[in-house]
Amino acid sequence: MKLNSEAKEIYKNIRNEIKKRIQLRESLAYVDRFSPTSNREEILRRQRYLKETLPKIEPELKYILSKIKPIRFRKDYLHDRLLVVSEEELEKAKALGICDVSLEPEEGYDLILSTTGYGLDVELSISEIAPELYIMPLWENQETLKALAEIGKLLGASSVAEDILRELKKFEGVAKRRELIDNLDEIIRREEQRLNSKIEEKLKEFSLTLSGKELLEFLKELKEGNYQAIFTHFSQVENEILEEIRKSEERLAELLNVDAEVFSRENLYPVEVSGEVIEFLRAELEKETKVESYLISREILRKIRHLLPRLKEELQRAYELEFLRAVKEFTEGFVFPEISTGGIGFIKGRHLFIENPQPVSYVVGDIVNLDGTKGERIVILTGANSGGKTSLLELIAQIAILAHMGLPVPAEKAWVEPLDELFFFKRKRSSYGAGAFETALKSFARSLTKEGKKLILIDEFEAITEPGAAVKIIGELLKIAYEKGFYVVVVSHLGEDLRRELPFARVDGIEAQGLDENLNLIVDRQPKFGKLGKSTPELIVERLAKKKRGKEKEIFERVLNRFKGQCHS
Ligand SMILES: Nc1ncnc2c1ncn2[C@@H]1O[C@H](COP(=O)(O)OP(=O)(O)OP(=O)(O)O)[C@@H](O)[C@H]1O
Repeated sequence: MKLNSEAKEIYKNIRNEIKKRIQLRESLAYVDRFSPTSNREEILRRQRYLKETLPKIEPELKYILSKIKPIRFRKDYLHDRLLVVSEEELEKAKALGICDVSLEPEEGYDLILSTTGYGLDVELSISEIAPELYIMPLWENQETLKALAEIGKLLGASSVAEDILRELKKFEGVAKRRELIDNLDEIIRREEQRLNSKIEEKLKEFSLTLSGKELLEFLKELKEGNYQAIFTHFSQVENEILEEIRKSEERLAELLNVDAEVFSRENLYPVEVSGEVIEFLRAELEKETKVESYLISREILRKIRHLLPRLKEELQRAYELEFLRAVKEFTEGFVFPEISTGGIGFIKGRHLFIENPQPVSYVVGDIVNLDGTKGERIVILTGANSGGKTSLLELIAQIAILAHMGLPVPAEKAWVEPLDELFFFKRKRSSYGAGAFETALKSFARSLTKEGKKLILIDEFEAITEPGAAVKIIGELLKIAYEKGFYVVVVSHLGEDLRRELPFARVDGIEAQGLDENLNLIVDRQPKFGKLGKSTPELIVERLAKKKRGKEKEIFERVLNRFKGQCHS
């Protein structure tokens, strides 16, 4: 369906209402799939689809869906491995562009993979050579997998995410070790600190007690430079310290799964692990973990590779569900319009952007017969200032657009005919003068040129020209619209004159019913069909007559009496 720029604005606002409820970026694209269409079959297809899917969307889905993140499998060049292949395979292996390739094993790689028996046996495929490229994103996105599994349960459909999660458990050990490697510095420094405070304690406890005889012996040895003998006096504490060091190393060995002399025996207090030792350890651990990680990834991938296309589908489905969830949230309490012929009509329509609106029923055309209407295609909407005329035009446009999107509309019941074009001409309060008049006239005339099913909504065209000329211009243009079978609602204060000009048109009126206790206008937003709306100046005068004091009051009372006089005459 074609929309003019102001109708597009309304469409944009509707889109934003849906978009702002969508939690996942990937779901936003679905909004475009529901752009307004003139194709009856397509509208009906969308309605069927929504009628079937929206009821399945449970409120719990909102939180679960918010956990979904995209899982991206990215091709990457892995510098840690060498692929050794035969001459014939060389080109093909290089073309994979996944890691270095050679005819013979070379130094400097953590992993040597080979099709010719030089290292770990592999086939020439990315999933065999670099299974981590698949497993890592899955491992890092377990929250998403869990959410997909939960969604599957909620919708009573099995999810491959569950099988994948089960297989991924095998990766836990490797992941833990990776974490240890990342925190290696901290782990060793902590152990170092622990060890030093233990040694400090030991040293505090230690006291050297010698008997007189022993003391003489000690001095003699000192004089003779017999240091070995002296050291034996201290060897007890040294042994204890060495024992502590051994225990610390054991603890680290257990944690990191490597046997290594981490702490130096040269300097017993304070012990200190050099940066080089840590780096050496890290390199060793990394190498081992790489191999383990490769092998386990390959094993898992072999089991789950065939599930990945379905996982992708499930993820897409989740994005779609999130879109549908937003649509459901937005259209709560709405109804699917009946797609029929003969214009547009609705019962108890509610403006989308007015809080607690008074519901309004309306029809243009003969799509439904509301009391007081006779299938008129051209309607002149008259009535009280601020009565809700512009809002009613907006509501008609909102319902038309939503219906053409295939969505439910804010009404108790609605009937819509698929249209080719929707025009909405807003009143431009600030534009006066010949220029504005000419522009408005041109766009109004343009809307009447081509054939097709059209709904034309015009808000107070006469505001930019003199009333006399306006009757002639609008009158003639509406005759053309009538002849062409278009549907038109035009807001005008010239209802009386237009009614005379256009016998085929219906004149509806929104009426002010009086003043409330605070002297505010009471307006019935529901237009009276076929009845010219009473204008409100009389009520404004009454309000002023009641509000003002003294001389001013007298003046307003006199004017008001004039109105009353008119009424009686
Ligand atoms: N159905 C409704 N329920 C509640 N409030 C409404 C409804 N329709 C309109 N209003 C409110 O009434 C006020 C005037 O509405 P609107 O501008 O549509 O009137 P109007 O008749 O076009 O006025 P004007 O005579 O200035 O052109 C707005 O604040 C709007 O929010």
